[in-house]
Amino acid sequence: MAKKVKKETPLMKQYNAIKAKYPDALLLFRVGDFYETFGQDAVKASKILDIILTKRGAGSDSETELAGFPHHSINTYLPKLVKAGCRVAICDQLEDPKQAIGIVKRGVTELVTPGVALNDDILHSKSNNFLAAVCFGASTSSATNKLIGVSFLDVSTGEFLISQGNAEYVDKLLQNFRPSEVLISKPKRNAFKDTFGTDFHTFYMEDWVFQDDYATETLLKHFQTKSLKGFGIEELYEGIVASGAVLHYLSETQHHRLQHITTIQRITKNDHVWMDRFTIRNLELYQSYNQNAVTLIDVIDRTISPMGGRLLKRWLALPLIDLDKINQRHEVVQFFLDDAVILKKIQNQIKYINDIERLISKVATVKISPREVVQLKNALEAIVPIKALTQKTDNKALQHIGDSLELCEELRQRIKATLNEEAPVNILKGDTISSNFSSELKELRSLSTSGKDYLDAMLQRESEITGITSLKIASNNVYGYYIEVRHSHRDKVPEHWIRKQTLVNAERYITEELKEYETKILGAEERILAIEQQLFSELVLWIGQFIKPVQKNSALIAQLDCLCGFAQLAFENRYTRPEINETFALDIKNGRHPVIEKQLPLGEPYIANDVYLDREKQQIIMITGPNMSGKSAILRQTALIVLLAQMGSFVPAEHAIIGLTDKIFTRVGASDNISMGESTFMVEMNETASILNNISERSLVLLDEIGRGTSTYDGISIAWAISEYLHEHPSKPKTLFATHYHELNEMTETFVRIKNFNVSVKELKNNVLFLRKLVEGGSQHSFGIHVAKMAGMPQQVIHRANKILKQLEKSHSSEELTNKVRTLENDMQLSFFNLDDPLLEQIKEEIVNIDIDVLTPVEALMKLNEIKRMLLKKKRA
Ligand SMILES: Nc1ncnc2c1ncn2[C@@H]1O[C@H](COP(=O)(O)OP(=O)(O)OP(=O)(O)O)[C@@H](O)[C@H]1O
Repeated sequence: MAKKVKKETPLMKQYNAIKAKYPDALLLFRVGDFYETFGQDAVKASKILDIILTKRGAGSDSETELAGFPHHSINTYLPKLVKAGCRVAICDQLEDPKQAIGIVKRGVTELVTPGVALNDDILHSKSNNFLAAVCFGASTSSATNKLIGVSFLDVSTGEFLISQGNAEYVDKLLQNFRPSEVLISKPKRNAFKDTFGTDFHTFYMEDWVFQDDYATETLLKHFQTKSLKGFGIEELYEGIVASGAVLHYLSETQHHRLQHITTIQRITKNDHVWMDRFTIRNLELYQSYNQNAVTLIDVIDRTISPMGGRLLKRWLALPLIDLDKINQRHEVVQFFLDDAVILKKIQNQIKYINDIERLISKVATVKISPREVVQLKNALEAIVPIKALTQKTDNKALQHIGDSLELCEELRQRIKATLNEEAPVNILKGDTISSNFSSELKELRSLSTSGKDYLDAMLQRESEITGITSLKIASNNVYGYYIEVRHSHRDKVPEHWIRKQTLVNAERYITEELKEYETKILGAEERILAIEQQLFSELVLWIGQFIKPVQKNSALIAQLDCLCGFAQLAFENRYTRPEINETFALDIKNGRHPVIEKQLPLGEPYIANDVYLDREKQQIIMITGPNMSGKSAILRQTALIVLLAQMGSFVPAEHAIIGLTDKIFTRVGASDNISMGESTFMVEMNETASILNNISERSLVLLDEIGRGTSTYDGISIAWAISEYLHEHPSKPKTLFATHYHELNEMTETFVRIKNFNVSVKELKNNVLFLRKLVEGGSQHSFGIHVAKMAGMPQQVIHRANKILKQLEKSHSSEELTNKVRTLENDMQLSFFNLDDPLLEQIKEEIVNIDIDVLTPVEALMKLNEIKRMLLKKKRA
């Protein structure tokens, strides 16, 4: 049977043609007063928006699903669609339907995607909304060492960033900047997934967009420069390709007004403390494992302005390693702590400075409302006293901020002169432009307000002429202005009045005079609106020339806000000024965990602890202690104190002297980690391996229960081997190693810079009291059973476990274990000298063939394990 050809209505034909251009977007199709969605888009939209799904042309050949909402609700529904991860193409009517011949012309006016959003309901005030692009470069020395370019752009603020590096570095940046959308060239789809995982919202573009000459051209055209030298990025080939792709995507999504993207900033790898993705997550800087738990940023954010909030996140992502810059921030914080009055005065002004960075971007994109322009002016006015206050101080950094702040006098004056202070959000509401600004406007307005007097006079006159006392003049949408006469006076109505409507009790008439009056008033109102719109758009266009100075002010206020916030944080929580120097030692006296100390039940004090590490005497600390005793807290607080100090904040400690730290690594043993599908142990080993390959003299390494993802002896061996490696490594990185394997305490006998500490507990009869104090010395045995008891495990289980533990301890004393390790060493040493046995020949072969230069630590461990197994097999045989 021949297939029926579906008959398309002209509207659906138009719809299908537009939809075909945006196949991967949800198309909002404007029909009259509604935005409609059709077919699969309608099914999706109805689910996300919880709106009714109906059928169009039910029963006919062209039956299709339909769901829509009134056009004025776009700001309610659009954010929901975008937050649900949709790309939304907004298709509007491009001509006045009344004047259209045939079907109304329609076209997509904006493509809103998660990474390209300007709508306040989609954006978070204290977070950036980044669009990113990643470009995989040609391979350099090895496959794992490929250069990858990355670029981030927040179209709502105009910030545009560029960088490039190896996969690990780009991964760290992606973790820090957490883009809402990542652009990748189609052929690199799998490469991206394999390298960076599947957590990102990705969009795949044609490969030709990712070509360096096209990208360079796009950037040069945007910035209207001859080269990229001025930005200091010209040699970042992969980065440039990524940045070009980002700009290309903006034009593809119909974002053409981009003059607020005034520069591109390079993120330089060596200017900031390095933290990889595991560290960022383990330290719970922005996100915690438990969705609702408090994070570091929650605790330390005392900023007032949205720009300040966003900058604080940036500072946390990129702590400094430049001593002078760090000290400068500390100086300012100290200054504010010493002078609470000036701190309050400045903060009081910052309260009036709203999001000038996003406001000025809205000027560029012509999306700013009259009320927002007034807000911009008020914000700039608050900057005037801040400039004066900071310039007057004797603090150099503050003076510099004060000197750099732009007064924008002309801009403020012009806005003040043009707009009414109470200007509305929507210009159509009227009363936007000040009457003093335009004499025409003033006249027209007085005409429309004098109208009431005119009508009153007319009413009085007509009452007198007709002798009707209850006359009323009013207006409605149908008949315009009319005179209303109650039926009782009907006979007194003059001949020349024209009857328009009869009600139950009254009749409504119009007169020549009323009609004339109406035309005049309506004409005036229309004209007022037209003048207001024209003057307002002229104003917005004119403000465009102030984008750079306002952006500069925004950046300076953000800095000031962060520094004031640090002072307040320090004041509220007794943080002290850390001393940062060029040594390699870390000396923290009575340090606290900034987040946990805020979370403890009322009245329960946080027990502060000392931590000392250096590269000479105390490079590695083995911290033993039962579960829940506070080992992880000590590890994390040490890292957080260093981080806070180097981002410019004071720290939760009585005293801290910190040798500049350039890298912080933390690793948590498998059972603390969220399983990633892969063998968790393998994951743990891979993660640890990447530390061992990257350590430097200034690194701080925190290992939490590494090795517990496997059987006890494997775990101990691996923990032992890793510690040994760190100890023997020429960089001698400062390390804290938390473990419940008390067997590792034996290491101090062999390795001079390893020291044993434990988190003290008081053993009561059948219980443990956590003292949470870090004290010198190792632990004798594990305490897991006590914790099980506290957790409410049944008596029999506890009893039985105690018995088993005693037996095990008898049969595997730690001395025995150490002996075992030593015997193994001796065995191996012996065997290297007596290579006459065929097995040993084989082992010799294995070892000789190992290429130490390319061997990763994990591979080394595995090789060792293989050899050990061969030997044990032989022994058993
Ligand atoms: N110094 C401290 N003062 C007060 N309470 C603390 C302190 N350290 C830790 N705690 C409390 O003890 C809890 C457990 O601490 P933590 O997770 O550091 O223990 P742990 O020894 O690492 O345990 P596990 O081995 O199970 O990971 C914390 O959540 C906190 O509530």
